[in-house]
Amino acid sequence: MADSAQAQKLVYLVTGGCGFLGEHVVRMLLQQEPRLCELRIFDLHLDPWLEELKTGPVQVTAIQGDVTQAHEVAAAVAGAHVVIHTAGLVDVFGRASPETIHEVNVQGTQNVIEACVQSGTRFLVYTSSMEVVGPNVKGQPFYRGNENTPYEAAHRHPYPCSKALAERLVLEANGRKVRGGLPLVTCALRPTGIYGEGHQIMRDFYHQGLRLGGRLFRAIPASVEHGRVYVGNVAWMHVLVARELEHRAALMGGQVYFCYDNSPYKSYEDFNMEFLGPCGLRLVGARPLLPYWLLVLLAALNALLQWLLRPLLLYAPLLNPYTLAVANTTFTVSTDKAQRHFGYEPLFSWEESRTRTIRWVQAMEGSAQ
Ligand SMILES: NC(=O)c1ccc[n+]([C@@H]2O[C@H](COP(=O)([O-])OP(=O)(O)OC[C@H]3O[C@@H](n4cnc5c(N)ncnc54)[C@H](O)[C@@H]3O)[C@@H](O)[C@H]2O)c1
Ligand SMILES: CC(C)CCC[C@@H](C)[C@H]1CC[C@H]2[C@@H]3[C@H](O)C=C4C[C@@H](O)CC[C@]4(C)[C@H]3CC[C@]12C
Repeated sequence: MADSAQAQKLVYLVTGGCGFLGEHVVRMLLQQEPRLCELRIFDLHLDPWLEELKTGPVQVTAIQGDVTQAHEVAAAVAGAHVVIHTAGLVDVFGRASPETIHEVNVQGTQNVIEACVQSGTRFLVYTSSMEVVGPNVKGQPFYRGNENTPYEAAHRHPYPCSKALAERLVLEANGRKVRGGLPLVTCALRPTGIYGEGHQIMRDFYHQGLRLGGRLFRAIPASVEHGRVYVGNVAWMHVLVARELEHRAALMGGQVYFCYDNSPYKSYEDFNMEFLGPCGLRLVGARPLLPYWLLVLLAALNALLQWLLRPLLLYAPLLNPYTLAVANTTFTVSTDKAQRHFGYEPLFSWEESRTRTIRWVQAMEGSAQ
């Protein structure tokens, strides 16, 4: 792929390239991959910012398409050297049906794999999730674990189930012969909770805080650690993996890597306050204001209301039994596998990640500052 005749001639495809993570991967590739000659961005919805990318030296091709449509995926993959598959339905709030989540996340991934095999594309990077491992339905803590830490990965919710199935498909496809006879090389990246510019849930918490007069109310004990990773570092990891898969196929093929950086270990809410605090919000309470049993009851009530109201309207609040369980169970990673296997070091320090995220929150309309 990288011999001198082909230098500067790589074609990359990013599925979900208009999403929160996808946009950062796209921009990172344009900045950090000098061998790129064409970048294809495949997404259900194309965003206007793509236009500004079309004036640079790399050919940027925007493709409006659906990963559940095998023929659309095949057309987008044809002739690509590397596919970074980030497209997915990220829904833990009950907005989409379990069938739709499965179709997009599992069938969509199968379509990407088949398209690679049929078109002779040899390198496939899949954006998996920490949710493939946990937190599990038993709420067992995963405390600073790594890729080899034993943990009972038992899921019921459609989103983690779909990510686990899709990840398995990707890993099992490693070594399959693609058109031309060479083996497919795949690997999966498992981000923990991603934060940074463009993070919708951070936006939601910010606006909720503004509505509540600049306050948020603690719901989860400060002692519950939740793994977070900066979007720029997750994007950088994707770019590095895509680049190194060719050179280290025997080592990296079929492997999984947690995405990590130097973001501090904190509870979900305390971590959010690292950005929302400097933007004028305050987290009220050193301990949760409501007892846990009441939160469980409210979450169950929300689930019931969602079910009752479904024929009339979509009721999908942040709090439900699943999100409560995820937020209330320690899940953090501590690993150096990506450093050992492909030389990953975070591109952005914690201070830089924090500053960039704060600037983004501050730039939002209606800043409390
Ligand atoms: N956000 C997180 O904290 C997080 C953590 C771990 C893993 N992930 C994974 O990272 C990936 C990206 O997540 P995100 O947070 O950027 O979500 P996102 O919703 O912002 O981006 C997903 C993108 O996929 C596109 N997409 C959805 N259905 C599609 C379809 N049928 N065909 C084509 N494109 C489709 C969407 O339009 C969107 O642009 C997902 O695979 C997700 O599972 C996210
Ligand atoms: C109890 C409530 C007040 C707090 C609700 C917060 C809740 C919406 C948050 C907490 C943890 C978040 C998840 C976590 O960061 C990791 C992921 C993995 C990723 O693949 C998809 C998103 C997801 C599930 C986050 C969703 C929002 C959660 C549950």
